[in-house]
Amino acid sequence: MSTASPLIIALDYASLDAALCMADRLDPSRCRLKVGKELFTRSGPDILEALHGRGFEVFLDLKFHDIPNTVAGAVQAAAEQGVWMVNVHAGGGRRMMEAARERLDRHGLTTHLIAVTVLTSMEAEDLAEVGVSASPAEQVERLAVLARDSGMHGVVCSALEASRLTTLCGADFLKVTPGIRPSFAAAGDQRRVMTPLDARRAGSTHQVVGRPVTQAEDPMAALAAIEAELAF
Ligand SMILES: O=C(O)c1cc(=O)[nH]c(=O)n1[C@@H]1O[C@H](COP(=O)(O)O)[C@@H](O)[C@H]1O
Repeated sequence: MSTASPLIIALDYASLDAALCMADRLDPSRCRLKVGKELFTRSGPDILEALHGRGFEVFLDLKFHDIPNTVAGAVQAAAEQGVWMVNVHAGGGRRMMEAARERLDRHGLTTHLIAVTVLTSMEAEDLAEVGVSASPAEQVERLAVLARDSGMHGVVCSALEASRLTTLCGADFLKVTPGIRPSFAAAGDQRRVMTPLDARRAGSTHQVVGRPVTQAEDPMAALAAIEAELAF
């Protein structure tokens, strides 16, 4: 089932059963789901099959980062399992991203391929520690332009950077933004955060929300509260 909703709920769970328990409380006409490293490492492709069987479109968030041939193969494997979106790290560079896109095109696979820029948990000091003297905003811009030029359909970035990226890379370039914190939620370990409404106004095309929904007593009520915030 395809949905017009910009919301992608992060299923960050340690078991297939726990993830499906949450999926069964959500509605595939009102959100997509994201499967990340912890869940996929534990459950393998079974989780994708189970979520597809329930009608959800899935973003497989494994943030591939390796030599070009290896990443191209991994992206092909993800796409052949029918995922709606898959990601790589833009820091893997132009040749890695081009190889991944070329592999999808060669096999007629239409999965959205996006690149992670600077993680939303990182601030300037974190970048400095790994030898990047640019500010998070400058580094995101640099990696987003590289991602666009390397054939990516979009990037993962903070909503704080979305408006600048719309100017630089165009409105059609996907801006998938984690670090979304509705008015009722705590920031937790996220650093570069925004509310759903501000994120949409800034040009975010898709919003990744995890704990504010999955740890809510009533996840559908939390989802509805976010939809209500977005409606203003
Ligand atoms: O690629 C991602 O999805 C991602 C990139 C990023 O920069 N920051 C980030 O938080 N994420 C993911 O987005 C989700 C955010 O979850 P919450 O912080 O619980 O809303 C997690 O699954 C993260 O792995």
